[in-house]
Amino acid sequence: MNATAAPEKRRWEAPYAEAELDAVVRVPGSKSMTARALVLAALASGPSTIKRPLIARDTLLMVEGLRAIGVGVDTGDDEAWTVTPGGFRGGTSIDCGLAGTVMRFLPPVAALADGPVAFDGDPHARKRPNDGVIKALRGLGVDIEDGGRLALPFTVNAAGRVKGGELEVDASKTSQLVSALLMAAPRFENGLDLRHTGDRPVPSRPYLDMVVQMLRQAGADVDDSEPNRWRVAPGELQGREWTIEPDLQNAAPFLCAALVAGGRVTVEGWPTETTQAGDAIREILVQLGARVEWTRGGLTAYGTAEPLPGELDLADAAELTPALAAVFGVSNGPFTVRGVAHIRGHETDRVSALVTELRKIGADVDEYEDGFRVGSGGHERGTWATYADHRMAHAGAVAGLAIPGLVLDDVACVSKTWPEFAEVWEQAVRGKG
Ligand SMILES: O=C(O)C1=C[C@@H](OP(=O)(O)O)[C@@H](O)[C@H](O)C1
Ligand SMILES: C=C(OP(=O)(O)O)C(=O)O
Repeated sequence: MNATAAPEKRRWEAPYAEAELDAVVRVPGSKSMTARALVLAALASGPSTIKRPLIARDTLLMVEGLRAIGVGVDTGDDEAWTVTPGGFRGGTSIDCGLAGTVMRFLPPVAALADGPVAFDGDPHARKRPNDGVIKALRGLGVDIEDGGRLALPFTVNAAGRVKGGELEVDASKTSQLVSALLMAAPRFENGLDLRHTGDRPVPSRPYLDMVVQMLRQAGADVDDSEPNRWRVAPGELQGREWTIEPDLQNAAPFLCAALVAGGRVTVEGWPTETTQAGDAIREILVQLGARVEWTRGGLTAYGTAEPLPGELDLADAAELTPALAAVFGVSNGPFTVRGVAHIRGHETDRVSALVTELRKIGADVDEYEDGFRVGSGGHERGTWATYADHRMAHAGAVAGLAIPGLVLDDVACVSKTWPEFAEVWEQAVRGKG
């Protein structure tokens, strides 16, 4: 099987939790840290090593994209990838799959190449917002052919250099726009003085802390002392050794499982300090009535009889929405989620998809532009659609803990960030985890 191709669909019956859980789970590396480490390594002046990288469709697409423009990436050792930067080559094309990180992070890098670089992706990737990246690069003087679409497919007609300087963007649809520009900025002739001037705030803000921290670790001079403004000085990035933390977004459905099925779930190696947005799940679980404890092996969540009703603003940790929505969809409620308008532009329109699937299992749900309210949950058996979205599959798995015989129309989409998700989930639920 080609790990960067869109996966063949696979139906899957989510395991029902016959008993309380008692599972210990090891999750693979963070998608976001792996993607940033690869990009920063490619932009650096010397070689880098990436320890415990995430090996999944999104990060392998990033590897292929970098290779296409002439970066050496050795993925022979699953525990440590090595990246050997080189002069970026044009006259090539890059497949973004459905990866937001690839379609946003690589165009500013490709703008430094010596010729055109064409970008395209999965059918739904063409619908994901990418006007921000195209307009920003144009604002920096880069020629882009997009047929007027302001979305994939487009070609970056790179001329080997980007002037940089002052730039205003509207990053309210995706924080990845800011991350993308900041990473390439040290290589712009005048660096970058970037302002977000959109009416709505930048979502998913912890990812900006992550990119600033990683840029500084690579030797960049970044000033983020003013809200909505980032200044990056021109200069060399250093090659270094990156160690990737476990992916806390992918860990979250497992901790949520303890809320639905009761018992306890431990995620190994949970970092005590992190910039990962998924770390927010610890406090959310407590707000919902679960007990969360640090243990020698990691972080353990203990279930509760019924999650406590309440309202959550998930603007900064919006990828937690699907798994939490599934918890709410099989619980008494009421629960409200706000602040997640931007997830309508994720792998699918997640607000609409979640409302549709929760109604199918019999939950009483109201949809808002920026979220939804689950008045009361339901337990009707049927087919849970996943919309080629890994986190919709995670959500279906969570709901299936409480609904015997719930079938996901496709679980293969988990390959985006964790190809082995279904097997690890089955082990956790059936007691071998
Ligand atoms: O920078 C990153 O690595 C990410 C930023 C977030 O994007 P949005 O700001 O579009 O939500 C997040 O949802 C995505 O999965 C990963
Ligand atoms: C929104 C997500 O991904 P992407 O990086 O493709 O935007 C996600 O993983 O939930």
